[in-house]
Order: sequence, then C-alpha cells, then structure tokens
Amino acid sequence: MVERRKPISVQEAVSKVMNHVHLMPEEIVSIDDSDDGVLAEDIYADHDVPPFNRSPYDGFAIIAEDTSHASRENPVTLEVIEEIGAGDVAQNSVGHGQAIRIMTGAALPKGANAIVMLEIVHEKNDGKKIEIKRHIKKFDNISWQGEDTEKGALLLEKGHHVTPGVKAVLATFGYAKVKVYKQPVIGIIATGSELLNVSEPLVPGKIRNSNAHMIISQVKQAGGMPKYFGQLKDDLEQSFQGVKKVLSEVDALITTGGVSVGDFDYLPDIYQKLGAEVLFNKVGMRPGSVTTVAYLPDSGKILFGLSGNPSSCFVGFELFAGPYIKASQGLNNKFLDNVEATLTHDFPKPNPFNRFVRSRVTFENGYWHSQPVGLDKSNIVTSLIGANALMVLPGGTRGYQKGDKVKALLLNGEGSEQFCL
Ligand SMILES: Nc1nc2c(c(=O)[nH]1)N[C@H]1C(S)=C(S)[C@@H](COP(=O)(O)OP(=O)(O)OC[C@H]3O[C@@H](n4cnc5c(N)ncnc54)[C@H](O)[C@@H]3O)O[C@H]1N2
Ligand code: MOO
Ligand SMILES: [Mg+2]
Repeated sequence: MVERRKPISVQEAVSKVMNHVHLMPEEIVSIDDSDDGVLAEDIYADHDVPPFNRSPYDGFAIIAEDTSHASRENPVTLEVIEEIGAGDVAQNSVGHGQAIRIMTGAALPKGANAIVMLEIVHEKNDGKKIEIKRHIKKFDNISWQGEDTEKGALLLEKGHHVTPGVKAVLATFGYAKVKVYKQPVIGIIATGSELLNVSEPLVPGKIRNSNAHMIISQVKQAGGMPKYFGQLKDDLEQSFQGVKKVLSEVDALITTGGVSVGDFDYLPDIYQKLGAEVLFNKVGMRPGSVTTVAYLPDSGKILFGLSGNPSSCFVGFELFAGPYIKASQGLNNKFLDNVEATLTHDFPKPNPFNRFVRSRVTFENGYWHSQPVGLDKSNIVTSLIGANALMVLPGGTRGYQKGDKVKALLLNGEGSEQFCL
C-alpha cells in the first residue's frame, strides 16, 4: 500500500525548519575575507566622521567677513600665506586679509570660516595674492566634523550582511579584522540511476543531472559553502552508506530526488535507517509538494530532501534550505522579500495548493508587475532561466486574470526578517 502523506502548510513547514537552525560559531577574519559574510558583532562609530572640519573643494580657506564688501567693481585682495594638501595640517592660522591655499580633504585651518573654490578667485603675483569679486558667506563649503556620523552611533547590527558599502564603513573605523559567522558547509548529493554527469553524452532513458549544479549556485548565493559529493544510484544500501559517510563532513546535507512514494525513492528509508526525525514530507504547495526535511537529534544536523523535479527542487531550496543556511550564518534578513504586484497575463489554472509560479517581476512607474515565465510544471527546467521571483497564488483559489493583485517573493532582493505569504 502506498503511504498516504498528510500535507502541512508552507508557513508551518518554514517554522519547523527555523526551529532547528544550528547557529554557526563566530570567527575573526581579515576585512577582505569578510565579503558576503554576516557580522557577528555590532559596529559603533568610535570617532566622528569626518574626524575634523575639512575642505570639500580645492580652493582657499578665508575669513568670510573679509569679503563682505567685495564686488566685481571692488574686489578684495587677500595674501596667500601657506599651501596645504589633504593629510597636512596648516602651520599658520588665517588672519584678516589672509588666505591659505587648501586642497580637498585637508583640515580647515584655524581662523578660517569658509572655503572659496579655485575657479572663483583670480590669482595674482605668482599666486602670492588672490582677488575675490563676490561676498562669500560664513561657513560656506565646509565639510563639518561628524556630519557623516557622530561618535557613539550604532551603525550596523550583528546579523547584517557584509556588502561593499559595509566594508567601507568597517575600514573607516579601523576593522582590519572583523568578527563574522562561519559559513556552513552544505553537502550536496544527487540521487537517481537515470542521471548522467554534465559532460556525458545522452543515452536512451537517461538525463543529465541539472539539479546538483543549480543547488551549488543556490547554496553559494545563500552564503553557504557547497560541497558536492556526486551522484548516487537508486540502491538503498549504497545510498544509505553514501549519505551516512558524508554527514561527518558537513553542517547540513541537501539531496535531490528519491523523496516521493516511488519504488526507488529511497530517502524515506534512509532517514529511518539514520534514526533521523522527519519534520515533514508533504507540504501544501506546488511545485515542491514532496519536499522533505529531516533532523538528526544526535548531531543537530538537518537533511533537506529536495524533489528530483528541477522546478520543485528550485522552489524547495528557496523556501526552506536558503532561509536555513542564512539563519545558520546569523543573517537577520533570511527570508525572501515579499512585494505586491500586478499580474501582466492571465493565469487560468486553479490552485488547490499554494502555487509558487516562476515569474519575472519588473518595477515600473512605482508599481511591481509580475509575468509568469515558461511552463508551470514541476519537471520544467527552462522556466528557471528568466525567473527572478516566485509569484504566490494561494491555495483554494481559482485562476487569476491579468490586472489582479498578487504577492511575489523576490529571488534577488535584500531579504526580509519575517516570512510572510
Ligand atoms: N504516485 C505519486 N507519484 C508522484 C508523486 C506523488 O505524490 N504520488 N509526487 C510527484 C511529485 S509532486 C514530484 S515533484 C515527484 C518527486 O519525485 P522525487 O523527488 O521522488 O524525485 P525522483 O523520483 O528521483 O525524480 C523525479 C524527476 O526528476 C528527475 N530528476 C531527478 N534528479 C534529477 C537531477 N539531479 N537533475 C535533473 N532531473 C532530475 C527524474 O529523472 C524524474 O523525472 O514525484 C511525483 N510522483
Ligand atoms: O513536488 Mo511536485 O512539484 O508538487 O510536482
Ligand atoms: Mg520519485
């Protein structure tokens, strides 16, 4: 008798996975090894930025009041007493009738209260004097100490992703080394006697293994370190030994294929032989309804049994494995962003379960638009080319029409702290 599985909701399945997240330990890495990592410490400003008042232009530091009567007919002449570049500090202070030639980024000399740009002055006497033909306002063109950020400000919270901009901030505050979470090592195994390696020619009955390569990329995008262990044939004992052997080398394991109720779908038996607790093996969603997640109580390691069908495998990863990997690396924004979009085409299929339609969303004139891409079947691979979102059509709904409002989960967004459908 075939096993009858009871589906649980997507939300419930997500919470079960999240309840089993194993947070990775922290490590200290050099700033340039922190790219795409996740901060394991809050970052505070330990000094003002900029740390001193400075010139935002190449020009002259002056006392603004000296120009109060300056005009085209009646220019004021100032004596240039020194020149400083960025990194220098003026030896002199600016007195009335004086100016210091100053370059962008140099500290504002004492006495000066405005900067006048090079283009505005007329230089005389080999640059020893300058003429100004207009009134310069007090505090014109000064980049003030602390205008970027003030000492003591909380700039980044633990759990923030390290981006190029974050690295600029880390460097500003002297973080030659940064505390981040270790990347989880995610094992990947493809199962199925029909699978050929990507380099092998097609032979009758066989197909090339596309899922493993897709998952390697998805793991990288989620911040994990993929470790690919190759393909296993549909043989229970060999597959069991194969899975068992790699478990000690990974923080979590993803398999593809063999999770449904077929005669050669051995993952359920493998979980049993391993003593794993199955968190769920049927989810009320399409594609990916057979996505299975199991947990090893002894080691705390989680096993993602993604479906063999390429689109089901993709969706199962994005909804469950991706957020798990991000959460285990301490990332706050672990879930896919959710936006409201207008459907650009009819989608007449009814939705007995929540449907996650591979779609392309665009942002035009202030609104999101969502267009389904390719054939909406689990075994389709080419629909994954153009998909940048999963459009969510709730279970129990009839078809949708062009112009209807739908939700879409962004595949390349910044992520969200909450999972919401
Ligand atoms: N009687 C039932 N049959 C099926 C059910 C069901 O509920 N009752 N569920 C269907 C659904 S839904 C899906 S999805 C698939 C899931 O199958 P499995 O996860 O067990 O995966 P396999 O049987 O191993 O393979 C399914 C399909 O995918 C191809 N495949 C497998 N691995 C790869 C790979 N690495 N790269 C590319 N393609 C792969 C495989 O050749 C099969 O065509 O089960 C339905 N059946
Ligand atoms: O996992 Mo299946 O995708 O529901 O077609
Ligand atoms: Mg199967």
